[in-house]
Amino acid sequence: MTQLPPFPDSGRLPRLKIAMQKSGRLSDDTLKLLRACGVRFNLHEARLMAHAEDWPLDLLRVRDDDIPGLVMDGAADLGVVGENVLEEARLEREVAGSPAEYRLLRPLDFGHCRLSIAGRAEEDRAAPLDGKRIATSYPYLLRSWLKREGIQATPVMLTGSVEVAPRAGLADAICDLVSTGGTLEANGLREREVIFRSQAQLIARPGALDAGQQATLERLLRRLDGVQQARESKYIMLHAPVGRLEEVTALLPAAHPTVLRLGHTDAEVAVHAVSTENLFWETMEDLRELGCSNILVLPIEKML
Ligand SMILES: Nc1ncnc2c1ncn2[C@@H]1O[C@H](COP(=O)(O)OP(=O)(O)OP(=O)(O)O)[C@@H](O)[C@H]1O
Ligand SMILES: O=P(O)(O)OC[C@H]1O[C@H](OP(=O)(O)OP(=O)(O)O)[C@H](O)[C@@H]1O
Ligand SMILES: [Mg+2]
Repeated sequence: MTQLPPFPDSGRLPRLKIAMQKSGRLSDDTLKLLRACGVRFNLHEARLMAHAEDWPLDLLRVRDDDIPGLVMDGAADLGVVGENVLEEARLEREVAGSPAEYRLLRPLDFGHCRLSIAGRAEEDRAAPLDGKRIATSYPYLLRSWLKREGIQATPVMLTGSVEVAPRAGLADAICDLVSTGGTLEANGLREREVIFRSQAQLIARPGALDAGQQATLERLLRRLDGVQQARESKYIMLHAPVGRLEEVTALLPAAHPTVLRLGHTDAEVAVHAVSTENLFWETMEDLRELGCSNILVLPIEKML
């Protein structure tokens, strides 16, 4: 793999501290994203702080529950955390009168999940929740939803394995994270209501960063945007009959395709285009109908 040029003056710039989950559902995606931005870390399992190789960046590897507080208190400059954990911490800190401000920088398009109320599969999904006990690891998010909906139910706090609560007789329903729904199903539960949708976010501490840190952040954000834009885009290549060119380009989900002459014939041209969306099978079939051949849809690694 080609080595990216080092960050200029990385040894002299003030360092940015990023808090990320040490080991869990967000860890691999966070590291993968940083790596895609050209930031590399030499990680050792037991070392909880790691320095980037060519960037003035340090990683703090912590439990995800601690990330909002570290950022809101300014102990970390940036954090990668699920919105569920972030909003729970914000509500808890607001009640406690602790600092609860942060800046949302970018949604990261991983860690997608929802916080849902679920009840026993055999129970009526529309049965009122009033007077029920609801087991959860998110008491503040749950309380705020109950209040909004005017429901009088009691949150029962559990830090994990929440889905076991109804069978264990600890609660009548649960409020926990769902993604595929497999855990609910395996525990005889059925989703009733989504109360919060979440994905991982890049956040920053409140207040201005020092000028050097700000320059590092801006460079990182530019690369992040490039990585995300590239992920959503495709490079399309095909050969098209010259006489159908207008119809062909009208079918392509791209604004300005490049048209190139082919060496072996004047009857066809090569059309190349960067598309911000995928090319559907149906469109590819329509292009074939117009006489196109060699239709390729390729992933793009980086864009700037
Ligand atoms: N099933 C899921 N599918 C997708 N994303 C999820 C799922 N469950 C959780 N997440 C997201 O990943 C985050 C981390 O989940 P994980 O289960 O690793 O947390 P944890 O067990 O609390 O870890 P830690 O040890 O860091 O406290 C959650 O807060 C949520 O944003
Ligand atoms: O809808 P599903 O795809 O089944 O995912 C939902 C499960 O995922 C999370 O737990 P996780 O597996 O991360 O374990 P944890 O209890 O250690 O957080 C969450 O707490 C649910 O239990
Ligand atoms: Mg946690």
